[in-house]
Amino acid sequence: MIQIVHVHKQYGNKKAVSDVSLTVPTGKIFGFLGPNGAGKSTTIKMVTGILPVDSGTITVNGKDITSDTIAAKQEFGYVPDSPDLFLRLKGLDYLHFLSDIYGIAADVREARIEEYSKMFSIYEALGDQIKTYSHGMRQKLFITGMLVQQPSVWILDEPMTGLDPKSSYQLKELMRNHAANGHTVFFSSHVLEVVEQLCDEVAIIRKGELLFQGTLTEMREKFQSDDSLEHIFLELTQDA
Ligand SMILES: Nc1ncnc2c1ncn2[C@@H]1O[C@H](COP(=O)(O)OP(=O)(O)OP(=O)(O)O)[C@@H](O)[C@H]1O
Repeated sequence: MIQIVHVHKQYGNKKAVSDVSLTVPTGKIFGFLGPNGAGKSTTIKMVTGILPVDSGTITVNGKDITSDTIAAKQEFGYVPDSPDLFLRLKGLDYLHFLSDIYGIAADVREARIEEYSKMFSIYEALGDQIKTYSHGMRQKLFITGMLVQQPSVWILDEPMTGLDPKSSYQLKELMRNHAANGHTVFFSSHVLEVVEQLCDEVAIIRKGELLFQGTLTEMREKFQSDDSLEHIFLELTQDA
């Protein structure tokens, strides 16, 4: 479970996230939806401890990301929207580095690395430096890393954007299984269709403010009766 309580974030004078509170329950796939520049990545970066909150609190499985950072970080895996990190490392080195950090035993990691890198068709590229990878391959490497780590909470920022259809399908299946096994999946998207296919619950953000949190059925009902949501629905549908 992720709990975000009255969180604010500003870049200079610009408010990026304004008093956002939301709860991502265990055992669900939760979609964080909003047009470009809405504040999705900023929120996710605060949840993962990459950016400090200006005010408010965030806990992951009850561990506070600000005051109990290491314990909170043990609870989740993160796939960033721009996976342009560790570029000098070879793919395999990155996966071992991550496995070392999370204390994954040698035989377990070997088996997981093979299974998931083959599933996402990057097995053959693991001996190459990440800087030679395409955007989609980098994304698949980070997804593989999360699967090797096997954390309870998955946090993914725009995970489908660079993926080919087969990988996108595989990831969606894995997300469904993870939630069905009683874990938490939190992902952002600016594509309504992806969220509609996958999610049990959604939150919608625009201009840093949360407009809605609830089930897909509640979202559709509200779209028909709320001007601001109808407007955002149009923006999101045009993006799809
Ligand atoms: N490092 C930064 N410095 C200044 N402003 C920023 C910075 N990062 C984001 N912003 C601004 O904060 C707002 C929220 O951006 P954010 O990246 O969180 O949106 P997003 O919903 O993830 O968008 P997208 O779907 O385009 O990735 C935007 O207006 C953006 O221009």
